[in-house]
Amino acid sequence: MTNQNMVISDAKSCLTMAIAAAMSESTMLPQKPLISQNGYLSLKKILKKLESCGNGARINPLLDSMRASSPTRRASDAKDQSSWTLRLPSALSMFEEMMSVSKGKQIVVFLDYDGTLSPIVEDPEHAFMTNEMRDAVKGVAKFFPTAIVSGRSRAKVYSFVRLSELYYAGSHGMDIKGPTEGLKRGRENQTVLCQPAREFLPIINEVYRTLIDKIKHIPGAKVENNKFCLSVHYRCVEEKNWAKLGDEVKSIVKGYQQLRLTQGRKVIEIRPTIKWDKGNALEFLLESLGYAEWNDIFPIYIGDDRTDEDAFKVIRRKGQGLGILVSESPKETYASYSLNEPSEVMDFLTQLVEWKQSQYP
Ligand SMILES: O=P(O)(O)OC[C@H]1O[C@H](O[C@H]2O[C@H](CO)[C@@H](O)[C@H](O)[C@H]2O)[C@H](O)[C@@H](O)[C@@H]1O
Repeated sequence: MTNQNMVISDAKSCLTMAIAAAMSESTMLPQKPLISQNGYLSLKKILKKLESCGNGARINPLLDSMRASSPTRRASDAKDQSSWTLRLPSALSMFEEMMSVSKGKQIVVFLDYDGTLSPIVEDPEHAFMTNEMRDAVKGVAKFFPTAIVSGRSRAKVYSFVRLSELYYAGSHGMDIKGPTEGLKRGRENQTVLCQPAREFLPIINEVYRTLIDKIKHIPGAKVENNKFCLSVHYRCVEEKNWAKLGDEVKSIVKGYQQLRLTQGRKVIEIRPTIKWDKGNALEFLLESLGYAEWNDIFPIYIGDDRTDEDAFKVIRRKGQGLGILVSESPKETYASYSLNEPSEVMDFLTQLVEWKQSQYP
């Protein structure tokens, strides 16, 4: 379930839904019958008609995906909730069982930022983490190598977290830097470990400028420059304008073969086409730390978003470590455990430190 696969499956389900809608809703039905001479429906004709038969049945996978991108509800009833926690047990209630598997292995902690360490808020500039959360992360980093892996630019996520003892992987892992703690002033740049999308910088900046201009007429729309990728936010855009925003983004990106679109929580992300994601960042960091042998390590990755699935997938494939999804509502995921919200992430991190301390009283 890579992002690309997700887009493809979104497109497929959108197509199925659109065809069903067009065949059942008389108001959306095209005027001319679509039965060919041999009596079969021509798919090509259906698609052509659907594209022009009004918003309700238009095929627009990006819009469909935008609508699906941020479930806002909790599991609706107790039955939903219990089947969700059966599928993905709470990392808090299963703590002891989970950690017993890590015996003898080096734990390495990976933390997403938005929606994991800080709650989701309307203004991306105000997504602050609490001091209590900062203390919890600091506590974890005393015992285990710890990395923040974010879609934000590395500089921006650092300005929120402000802990120099951590590794930071910004721009969805395309900008990785080691700890700067204890380094002499001016030497910080020596710790840059990996920037596989450097050559895309001019294009990203060009698209950023174009986007700012093209979407300024859409109230609430915002572009964030994440250095090696861009985020187009629509959390504050009225739903009736989502299609317009999506179309603007698509039409700009269409002119750049080197760029692709992915999706997060009420955000469209524009990224270089290189195969590098949070999963690659996780593997890269483990190797840089000298842990190429997966049997000896136990990575714990906590994240809430679609882009975190790339890292969950690596952990699942390797059969080592834990993927923990932060979500209150059921989602398709490669993670094995769940936490409801950032406050539970903080509890988990605190528990991790207490558990470590209890190992060597
Ligand atoms: O990988 P992450 O650290 O989770 O970054 C993913 C995106 O996070 C931010 O956007 C999200 O959080 C905002 C603040 O709570 C919220 O307003 C927005 O709707 C969310 O999508 C960040 O601003 C983006 O640039 C990141 O791509």
